[in-house]
Amino acid sequence: MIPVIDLEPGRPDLERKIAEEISEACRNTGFFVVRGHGIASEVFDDAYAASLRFFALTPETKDAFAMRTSNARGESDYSPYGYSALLSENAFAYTGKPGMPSDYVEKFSVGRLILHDDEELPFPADELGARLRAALKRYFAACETVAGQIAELLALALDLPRDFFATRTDTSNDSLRSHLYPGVDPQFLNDQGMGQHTDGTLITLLTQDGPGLQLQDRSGRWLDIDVQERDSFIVNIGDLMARWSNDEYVSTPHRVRLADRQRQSIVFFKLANDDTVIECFPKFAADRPAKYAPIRYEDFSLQKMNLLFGREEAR
Ligand SMILES: O=C(O)CCC(=O)C(=O)O
Ligand SMILES: [Fe+2]
Repeated sequence: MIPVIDLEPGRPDLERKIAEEISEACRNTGFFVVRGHGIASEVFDDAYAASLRFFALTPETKDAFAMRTSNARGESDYSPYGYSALLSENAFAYTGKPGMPSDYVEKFSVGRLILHDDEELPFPADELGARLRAALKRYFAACETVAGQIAELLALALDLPRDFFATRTDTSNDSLRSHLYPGVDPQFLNDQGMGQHTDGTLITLLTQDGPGLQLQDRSGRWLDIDVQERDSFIVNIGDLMARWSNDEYVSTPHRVRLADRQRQSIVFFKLANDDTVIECFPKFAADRPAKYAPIRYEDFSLQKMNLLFGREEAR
């Protein structure tokens, strides 16, 4: 079981205790469940329902909104927008393992530009498209809020200024991806939905409408993450936080297994500003040497993104 943490809104007296619980989870499993986040259930309902309506369109219709990466910030801007078909991405490649099977998942992605209604983004120009855009905008904004709360609690636990992460992530190219894993006939079951990987994020916020997500514990065993409520956030630490914490916080490998029933999940990736320097937190550098040299976030992320989108050979 991964720890369940209630954010207990309106109880500032519990803040330090909650921060410690989160920090403890980051050291142990790298995964925890967040409840009491204050996000209305309609935000989840709308995003799941609108995504499902989009995924039910014909392949030709969906391909008209094929995923592209924004180039708002030039060549290194990899934030994906739009639709990715089954088998078009490969989570193994993201971690530098070529030659592995691709992911059996459909995705619809948006980034920070979703917050601006006048941006031209790949959505259908009809009522369905407008609903999807509005729903993902609200969901994105909600995730920014919750990620901000968690980051602030982590700053407390790490003896950093409260706004440490806020000031280093306020223009980050965060990404939201709505997933549909088809149900598959068990007779033909190739059960890989998404290959094993770690996330390149600060933190990741995931919700799911059914089981499928698994994490790998330190002994190498795969454990089901059995969270029933679609509006509980499953939060995990990514590689960025692991590096920042000198590997005191773990970026835990995870994957998705397919089942005979279709599954939806929505995943929010919280990143850092391009010019943020990732340098071991003083708290974790006191009694042992820093394992990693300081690095700008932009340089840190570029290599992973090149692998994911196949723009460069795995190194
Ligand atoms: O869809 C899921 O449940 C897992 C997604 C995931 O791990 C990812 O996109 O990084
Ligand atoms: Fe992941």
